Amino acid sequence: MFPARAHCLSGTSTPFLYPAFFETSLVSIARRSPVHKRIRAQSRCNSAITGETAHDRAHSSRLDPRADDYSLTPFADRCILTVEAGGGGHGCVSFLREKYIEEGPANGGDGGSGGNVYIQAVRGETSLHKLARRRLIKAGRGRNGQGKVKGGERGADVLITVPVGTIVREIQRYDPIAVMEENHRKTELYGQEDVSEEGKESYNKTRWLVYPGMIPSELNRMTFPKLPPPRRSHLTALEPQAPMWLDLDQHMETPMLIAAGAMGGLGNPHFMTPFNSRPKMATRGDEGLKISLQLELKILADLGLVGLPNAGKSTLLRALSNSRARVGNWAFTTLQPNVGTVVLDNHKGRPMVRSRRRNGELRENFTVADVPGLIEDAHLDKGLGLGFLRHIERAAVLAFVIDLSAGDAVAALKLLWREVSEYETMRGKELNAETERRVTYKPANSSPSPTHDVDTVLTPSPEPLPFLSSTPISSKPWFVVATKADLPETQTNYEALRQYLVEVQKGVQPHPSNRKHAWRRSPSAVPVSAIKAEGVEVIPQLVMDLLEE
Ligand SMILES: Nc1nc2c(ncn2[C@@H]2O[C@H](COP(=O)(O)OP(=O)(O)OP(=O)(O)O)[C@@H](O)[C@H]2O)c(=O)[nH]1
Ligand SMILES: [Mg+2]
Repeated sequence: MFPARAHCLSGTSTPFLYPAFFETSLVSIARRSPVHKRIRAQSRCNSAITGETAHDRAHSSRLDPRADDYSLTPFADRCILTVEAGGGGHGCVSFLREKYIEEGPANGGDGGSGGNVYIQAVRGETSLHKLARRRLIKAGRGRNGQGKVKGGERGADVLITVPVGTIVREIQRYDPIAVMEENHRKTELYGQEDVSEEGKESYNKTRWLVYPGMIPSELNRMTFPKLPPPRRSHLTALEPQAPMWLDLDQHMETPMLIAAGAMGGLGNPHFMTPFNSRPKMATRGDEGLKISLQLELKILADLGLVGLPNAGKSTLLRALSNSRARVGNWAFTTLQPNVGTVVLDNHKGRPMVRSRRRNGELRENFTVADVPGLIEDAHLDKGLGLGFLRHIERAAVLAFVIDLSAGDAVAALKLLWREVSEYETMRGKELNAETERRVTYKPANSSPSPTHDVDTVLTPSPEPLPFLSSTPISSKPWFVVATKADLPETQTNYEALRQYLVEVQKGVQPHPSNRKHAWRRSPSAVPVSAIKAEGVEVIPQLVMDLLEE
């Protein structure tokens, strides 16, 4: 993947990063070309900004990589999606044509039913970015019926795969069959509106399909039978109840149906009567059900790394997992969350750490989310803002990453907790407002009552629903990763931090969040040097223990 490019104008703080392979491929081209000279100048400029020297470049490693040695994985934890079940194929108007049979009977086939939309939560997926890009997911339309009583083929089904821990909420729905049922019911109650003066039912263009060679005068004279009642696929019974609210918190072996395809139209043999053996009409296929959904990841990762900018969170993620998160000696190197997976297996036939999930499954790995750094007043949307505090809220266990070489570690921990705690207060207020709103929230229902008006169209960009509520951050288990312990004079700072945590545990000191029911059972501090991968090996066991709390 290409690193982000930004032009390096004198005085700008954004580094210009050149793709490494681009540089090497240019070696074979004329080295003295003006283009090449410009590239070298830009590369020098880049190194000057990042403070990188030729020596650094020669000695870069996986944990202390060059500024341009990283991979950016696209990520989204929320998306709005419209799913559309496939429409039905049209019925066919056709007649038997054979030698010596002048006017053969009707033999048009029925239209095929539309494709279904399924959803499945699978392990291994960590982000919703692929769905966020698609916006509309549509199942295939059924094929039209054909002559010789050939039914149309079914439309293709679609399967939406989402990460385990996704919540699916319905924002809006348009159910064309509900509209038709409503109209049909009115007709049954008050009689047909479209009946002409002579008592004939008139031609409803949206429902009927007529013989292609028919001239308008013939169409005017034609008598249409009573429209058949709207039909729903038998699969509709498997759809979740509307409005949909699915909590997909387990790996699913089989997909779940969320929108069944519409029924195909009826071929002309259905309209044969003793008086009309050659009906020249068939019905059109039904429109598919449309639903606007909001997908949101409830739990982003098992462990969330919280820290000030440049504390060493991304380096720690690299040391713990195979991640290639971007590392740089400047604030806000990380601009979007990176989720890494820590494999709890040393490939020697025995897991390094034994732990079971709540459902009894043996844990083979756990996920770590490295989010952009927090700064003072982050809860007021300063720095990279609230979006990342939201990610912290979604982790099961928190690791506060504190740079031992950057001044008082206890003060840094208190600052981080203050931001997190302010955010928690703000979320509490937001959730109260949401509860009030939910009482008045009335999404369109798939089975409307006679007095209930059915929405006939979906808004192109519906209002997103409020974020999901989650466990209060201060009640989550946490620990501190005291990093950069390899640097000189960090010993005393670590000792003070350790002492402080012992006092917090004993209740001598208040919890850094100043909240009453905050978690304080066993907050510990792990000294590590992420850059040398020293001390990090104890973290998986610690996380496993805290996950079981
Ligand atoms: N000496 C030493 N340096 C480290 C250690 N961990 C990280 N660093 C350096 O600290 C700098 C910042 O590291 P990052 O991992 O990018 O920090 P970050 O917390 O992800 O920064 P942001 O993404 O900007 O919030 C880099 O130059 C790292 O090489 C460590 O254990 N020891
Ligand atoms: Mg980072």
